[in-house]
Amino acid sequence: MITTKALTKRFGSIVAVNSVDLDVQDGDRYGFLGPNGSGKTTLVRMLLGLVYPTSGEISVLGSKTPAHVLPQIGSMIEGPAAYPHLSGRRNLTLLDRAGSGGARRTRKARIEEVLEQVGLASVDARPVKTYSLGMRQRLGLAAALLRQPRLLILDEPTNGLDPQGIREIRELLTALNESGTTVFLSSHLLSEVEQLCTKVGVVDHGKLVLQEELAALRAPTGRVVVESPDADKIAGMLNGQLDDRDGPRLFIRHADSAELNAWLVGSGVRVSSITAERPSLEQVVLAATGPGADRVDGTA
Ligand SMILES: Nc1ncnc2c1ncn2[C@@H]1O[C@H](COP(=O)(O)OP(=O)(O)OP(=O)(O)O)[C@@H](O)[C@H]1O
Repeated sequence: MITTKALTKRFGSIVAVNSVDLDVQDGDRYGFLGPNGSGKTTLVRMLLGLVYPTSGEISVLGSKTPAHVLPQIGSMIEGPAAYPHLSGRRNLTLLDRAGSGGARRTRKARIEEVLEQVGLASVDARPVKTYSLGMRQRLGLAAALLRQPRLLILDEPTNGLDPQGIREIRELLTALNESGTTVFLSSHLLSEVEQLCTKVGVVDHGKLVLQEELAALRAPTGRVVVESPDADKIAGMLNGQLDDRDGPRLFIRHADSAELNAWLVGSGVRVSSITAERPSLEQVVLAATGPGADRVDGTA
């Protein structure tokens, strides 16, 4: 779907994107994660043919020239553009007219459908200049969906939305993805990427420092976390398997939490909770980027 090879963009002495090899496969929900200023917008602009690379290669939907496949891509980049004095519907009508491939006969129905999808169905005729930032984001997303694209490229799509709005967009993007649309989005929010994406690329100072399926990144560590009022007793029962302890929480080396649970309960100790330990995306990102990566925002 999207591959880049050694993709680089310099602005004078600044290397905004530094030799990035992106690999986005058909059906992915790919989260491109990095702190502000790490080069996300510049990369998205290059994918859409809005900025020329300094060096390196891009292939989007099988084409080396993004402009050739733009009709199959829905996109939204920072601060979606709209005519401020016109209504959202009017803006979408103009956009639809400007593009190729949209049948006039079905235009009205398609516009109502995308407004519905993004939660703007009941919006009245007021001009876009009176919209909140969240409404503008939704309108930008509606515009991206107009041509039922195979690929969505979105730069910080939940910027300005409240938690409810973020959840709605997450559900919408998941539903679109499940019906066949590949989604590539940039974000500085770990929680957003963790909850939405199937694959993660982490960018730091223009460099891609990590690219992996989320399930693989969050694979079990091989430890089971047991919380018990009988932690002392359990610690005494274990034969060298206790890896760490934090009060009533025990970190036990064991491959199967269900089996361990059965053994503990069978041995007459009480278990308040038991889970296979998995690293959080935050831990994985911090390990990949080292100190200073706290600039990636861990909160929603
Ligand atoms: N047109 C430009 N001219 C000069 N420098 C630029 C230009 N565009 C971006 N940069 C610089 O390139 C670097 C990457 O910027 P970019 O906007 O791509 O990052 P970002 O990760 O999208 O950040 P944000 O989330 O804040 O938009 C920054 O240092 C920025 O100042």
